[in-house]
Amino acid sequence: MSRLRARRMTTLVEVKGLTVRVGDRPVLDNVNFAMQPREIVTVVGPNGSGKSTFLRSLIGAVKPSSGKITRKKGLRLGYVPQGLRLDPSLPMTVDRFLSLPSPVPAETRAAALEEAGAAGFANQQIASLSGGQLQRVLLARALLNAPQLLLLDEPTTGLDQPGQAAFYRKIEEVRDTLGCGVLMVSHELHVVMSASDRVICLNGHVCCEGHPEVVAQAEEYRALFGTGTKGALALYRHEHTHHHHHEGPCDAG
Ligand SMILES: Nc1ncnc2c1ncn2[C@@H]1O[C@H](COP(=O)(O)OP(=O)(O)OP(=O)(O)O)[C@@H](O)[C@H]1O
Repeated sequence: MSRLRARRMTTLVEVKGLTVRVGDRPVLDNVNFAMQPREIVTVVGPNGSGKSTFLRSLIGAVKPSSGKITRKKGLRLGYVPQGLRLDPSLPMTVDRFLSLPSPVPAETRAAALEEAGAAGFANQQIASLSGGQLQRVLLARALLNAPQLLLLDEPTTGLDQPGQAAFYRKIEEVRDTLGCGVLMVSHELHVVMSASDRVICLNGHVCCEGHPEVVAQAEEYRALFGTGTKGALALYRHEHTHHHHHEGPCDAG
């Protein structure tokens, strides 16, 4: 078997020429992408640049207007949506939450909580959890079916920097243990960079992508350290000086 063929068979998901229109407006325009097992890929981009739409396309919740998404046969997906809000007045333990909408065996729930670093929260009320604890529980929920591809949409929103760093370390651990691919959206590039194998900058189309170490050579990347969100914005800017109406190929990067 050729090496090329072997690689194709292991690819988790392949996206070719993905275009998603809302009305007449292309939210995603001719996006090409592929993910291999065990890769950690981070998607960055300004607000409204199509990051959530991209993840939702991959799980099949958004239909492509054109282009093709090919998932590995039988691919198991885990998905943590952006800003999931749970009714705080609803009494529900973490353990119960993991069994909705369909029952999940107790050992599977316990293993997922353990994996996500949330083993101690099983009997706590969902409403009583801190932001960081809730994110761990949402991660546990996404791990229930032992996913081969884990998709996380801004999983550390609202966490402080140590909380974010701890969460990303946990994600790396999960990747190492489960051997899954991880695709996440983040604004916290300075924290995520070290955990990512590849960074993709999206603004309707793919502006640039590459190994974080390569990106790290850029002056713009060095500006990220210790500069918080301003640094992340600096990275966007170095590639976003070109015109953005999503038409034609992007020649930056
Ligand atoms: N179902 C929809 N109906 C109308 N507009 C939509 C829909 N889904 C996405 N959009 C629009 O598509 C654009 C991209 O949205 P998306 O949520 O994918 O961006 P994003 O990069 O994830 O943004 P953010 O960083 O703010 O989370 C936005 O302008 C949004 O309003």
